Amino acid sequence: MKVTVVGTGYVGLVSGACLADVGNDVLCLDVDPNKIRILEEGGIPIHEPGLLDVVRRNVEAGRLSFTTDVEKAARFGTIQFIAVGTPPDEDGSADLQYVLAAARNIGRYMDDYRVVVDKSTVPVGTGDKVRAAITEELGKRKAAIEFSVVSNPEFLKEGAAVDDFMRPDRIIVGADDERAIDLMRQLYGPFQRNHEKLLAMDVKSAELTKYAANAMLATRISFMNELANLAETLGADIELVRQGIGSDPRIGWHFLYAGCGYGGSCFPKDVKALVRTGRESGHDLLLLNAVEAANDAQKMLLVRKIVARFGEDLSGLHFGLWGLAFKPNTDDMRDAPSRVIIRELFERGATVTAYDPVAMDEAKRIFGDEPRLRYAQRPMAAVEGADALVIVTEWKEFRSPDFDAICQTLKSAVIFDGRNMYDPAVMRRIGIEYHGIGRR
Ligand SMILES: NC(=O)c1ccc[n+]([C@@H]2O[C@H](COP(=O)([O-])OP(=O)(O)OC[C@H]3O[C@@H](n4cnc5c(N)ncnc54)[C@H](O)[C@@H]3O)[C@@H](O)[C@H]2O)c1
Ligand SMILES: O=c1ccn([C@@H]2O[C@H](COP(=O)(O)OP(=O)(O)O[C@H]3O[C@H](CO)[C@@H](O)[C@H](O)[C@H]3O)[C@@H](O)[C@H]2O)c(=O)[nH]1
Repeated sequence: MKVTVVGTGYVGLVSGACLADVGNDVLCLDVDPNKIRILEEGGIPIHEPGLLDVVRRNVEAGRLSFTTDVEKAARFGTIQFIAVGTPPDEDGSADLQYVLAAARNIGRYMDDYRVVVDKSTVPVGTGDKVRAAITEELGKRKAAIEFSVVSNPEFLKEGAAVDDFMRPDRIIVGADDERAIDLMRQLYGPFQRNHEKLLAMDVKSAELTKYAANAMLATRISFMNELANLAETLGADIELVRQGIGSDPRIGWHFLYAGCGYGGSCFPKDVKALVRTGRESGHDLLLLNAVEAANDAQKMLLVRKIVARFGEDLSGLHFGLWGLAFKPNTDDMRDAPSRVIIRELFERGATVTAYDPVAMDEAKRIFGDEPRLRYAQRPMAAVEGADALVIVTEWKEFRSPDFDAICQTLKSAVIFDGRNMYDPAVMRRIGIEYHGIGRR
């Protein structure tokens, strides 16, 4: 099948490459000429494990190509995926300008039947807006061309995106006509060989399903974070509590890890957008308001622990920081807890040396030539001369460091661990003052 993907970010590039990998002809469009240049030169503009191989394989096979030409893109695919960003507006609602610009471009240049598939995360009712934008553009050029609008939200996780796309738990397709659903079934056939994973529903329910999933997962995390803070005060251990409740199949094991708050390009923005949608429809979503407030507070927790240990004024103190990305296996720092922690440490007079295996370039882009932030090329180099070590992202390479070397290198052997990577009893034995999240 011929497929156009509009937007070559995390979602667009992964979707385009994976769809090409099962034999489709895919053209990826982006308005950012720099991204297209990198792709045309054989690279990829993001860090995503396994993606470069899939992209190269399919470019070489002639099934995957890239363009900045909107007309060519609109005329290429029968199926047109919209996978552009939907960042939060000032009021927290999803900013639809990129989605609607993409829809207008399709309407302006399409020359035959098109299935316009919204893969971006968009508020309920966006399908109607996309339809109206395309209809308006077709009207301007007095063209009577049929098209369908489909909602097909994406559930991939950064760091595991290729695998998530190739082996989805479910494929949500919201559509109001059979022709579009049939084409989507054909397109997704290769991704559901063992059993039917495609759930067809109406457009609005599909749009809401995406927000419901992310809001539920964010709720679990904030719930565990609040319980962790309580456990710490009561002298209980949240890790044992997690094991105790996760073994109940009605609760399950996933997304029960307490930490220094959830970040990333999705949970913070999608919870906000759903709260906003609720408000606009006369429903104050009390629970989700609290989920967001609890997460904002949790991002400050490590700073509060540092202040409790070293005092409010941190001038003259220097911290080693491991992990800048919002989670391991990505270079993405959107809404990452590290950003809050670093700025709060600066605010109180401290300086920081950070190490992250892949996100340091992104940090340099965000913090510019900030003199209070230095970068280390190895984890141990970040610890040198530091008053304490702060761990923000649970990269695998931090799991088993040389604790003796850490003790000898730090000015005082203190670790603030925002991801509960180590056993407090082992830390005590080694002589490290260990501050985890909700640990005994
Ligand atoms: N990142 C994730 O893990 C993830 C997972 C599921 C869903 N989503 C949702 O998918 C959408 C895209 O997210 P992302 O992380 O891939 O975003 P991103 O910012 O990485 O990429 C978006 C791309 O769209 C391009 N773009 C913007 N306007 C365009 C236009 N009119 N025509 C062509 N290209 C255009 C941008 O230049 C950019 O390269 C968002 O709605 C997001 O909420 C993201
Ligand atoms: O038990 C947990 C699990 C996750 N997190 C944090 O939650 C955030 C989000 O993690 P994760 O969900 O793994 O990453 P994302 O790539 O943001 O993926 C989420 O957001 C995507 C965009 O909408 C969805 O497609 C995915 O299904 C959804 O998991 C990160 O900061 C994690 O550190 C925790 O604190 N505790």
